[in-house]
Amino acid sequence: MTVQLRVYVPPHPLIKHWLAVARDVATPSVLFRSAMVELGRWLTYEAAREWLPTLETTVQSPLDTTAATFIDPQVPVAVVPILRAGLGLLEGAQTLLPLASIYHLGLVRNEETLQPSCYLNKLPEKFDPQTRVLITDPMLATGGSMMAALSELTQRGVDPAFIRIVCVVAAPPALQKLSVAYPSLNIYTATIDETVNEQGFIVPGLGDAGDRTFGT
Ligand SMILES: O=P(O)(O)OC[C@H]1O[C@H](OP(=O)(O)OP(=O)(O)O)[C@H](O)[C@@H]1O
Ligand SMILES: O=c1cc[nH]c(=O)[nH]1
Ligand SMILES: [Mg+2]
Repeated sequence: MTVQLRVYVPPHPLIKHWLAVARDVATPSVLFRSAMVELGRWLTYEAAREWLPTLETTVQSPLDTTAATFIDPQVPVAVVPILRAGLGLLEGAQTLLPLASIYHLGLVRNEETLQPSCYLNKLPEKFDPQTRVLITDPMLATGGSMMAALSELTQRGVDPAFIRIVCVVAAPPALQKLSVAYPSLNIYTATIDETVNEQGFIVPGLGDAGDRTFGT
């Protein structure tokens, strides 16, 4: 069986709505931030399907004993927000994954070379190989930042098949790189846009997600 990168674009009206708000150049920072939180929430809801580990048992209802499914507390769940822009999505993701550990990773692209560099790495030395990892970063443009994040995670024992990426706008260069290097990945995005321009911005995209989230 050949494993192939899967990219999900959930056809959900709330996801479309908040994407439209985020794209609009007239949206002020306070509303842009809300859009990121909501997109983080609904895309994480979609990503959690067949990813969050469950436990089959029984419960006693007031009337009878019945089969029951719980989230398995034994399997570690981690969220890795890519700073800065991944923090808005994290806020929405956390409402659905309140028990997940949060490991911050700060990456910034050089504006000329577009190469990412790491200024904060709060990842543990080693992950349990069963750990479910959700990465939040709204923009997959050239893919350099996500490739760097995945390298840090897989070096520490994370299985790419247990990784879900939650982003907002994914572009072909990033998807191409990720599909070659990590074919078992699953990506959840609000849209796939056409191009990345010479300055490294996704077109039509939504501009600089970090600056718009934090009003800088
Ligand atoms: O796919 P790539 O070409 O690597 O670009 C995507 C990266 O660029 C943005 O971060 P940026 O470096 O602007 O940092 P910020 O979130 O602090 O604004 C974005 O949040 C991604 O992390
Ligand atoms: O369009 C883009 C590309 C990378 N990072 C952003 O914030 N926006
Ligand atoms: Mg930025």
